[in-house]
Amino acid sequence: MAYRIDITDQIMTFTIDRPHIRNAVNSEVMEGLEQLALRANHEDIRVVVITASGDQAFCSGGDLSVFHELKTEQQAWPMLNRMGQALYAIKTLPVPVVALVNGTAVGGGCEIATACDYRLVRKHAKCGFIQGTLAITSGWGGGTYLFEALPHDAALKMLSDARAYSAEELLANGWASAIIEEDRDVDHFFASMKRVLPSVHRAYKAMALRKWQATNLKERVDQEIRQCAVLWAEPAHHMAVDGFLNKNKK
Ligand SMILES: CC[C@@H](C(=O)O)C(=O)SCCNC(=O)CCNC(=O)[C@H](O)C(C)(C)COP(=O)(O)OP(=O)(O)OC[C@H]1O[C@@H](n2cnc3c(N)ncnc32)[C@H](O)[C@@H]1OP(=O)(O)O
Repeated sequence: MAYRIDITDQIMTFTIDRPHIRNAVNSEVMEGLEQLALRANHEDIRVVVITASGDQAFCSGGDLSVFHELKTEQQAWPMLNRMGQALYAIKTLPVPVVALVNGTAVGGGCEIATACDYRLVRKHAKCGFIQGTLAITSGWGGGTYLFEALPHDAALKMLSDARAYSAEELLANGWASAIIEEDRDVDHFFASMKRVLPSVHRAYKAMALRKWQATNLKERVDQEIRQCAVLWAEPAHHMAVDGFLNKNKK
């Protein structure tokens, strides 16, 4: 199984479990995220946590060994759109969603974390929207969510830099909600919030949902997905992915 869903003390935790490939997203992980969104909408939970196995990577984005088979805009769009819809469903859950970023998060991995309400980042983790180095943009809605989460200049800079930032940089630009050095730092982050009733947390999340509805968040995500599919079909993208996949074959 490429993922796990566990519930403890009304906390629903989703764990990507492909550490050998740096927790890259394949269609099974996508199915898991769809399941997560469905269950979290209907079950009696207080919070959702998204994390991954091991301490090397949170997620290295789409599994390029699989998705590199998609060559045209028409082939790429269904994959991008499926994941984009799953992440939108997670972003708009009625409860707070936390990314526990246990290691590197790049490309689509950074998009998953950006779709969450909070990002708790392990001190050693490096995270970035490196899609520019593959001659594409973010394509799962994460770029749109970044402009919601960060001041305009910080969001545009992070997307345009196309490099992995250190945890200190991520705290400084506002992407990281907190840096986690030891497990008790997670408890510390939630200590005050735990004293507040789940109904109050849901009510605050509903305020955010009303804002996103009023500002056509869904439509903007759909446009991001379309734009990425167009760039995906360009030779520059396919050459860059060839370069990554063949890096050890020289
Ligand atoms: C598809 C949607 C799009 C989006 O909308 O955003 C994307 O997500 S595009 C994908 C963007 N991601 C990448 O380009 C990341 C590629 N990976 C890396 O840069 C590095 O692997 C890493 C994440 C920085 C980790 O580096 P390191 O710890 O040195 O590990 P390795 O590089 O040796 O990786 C181990 C192993 O895993 C394979 N791998 C890693 N990431 C992917 C991936 N995204 N897809 C497929 N395979 C991946 C890597 O090739 C190694 O394999 P082996 O050499 O066979 O051991």
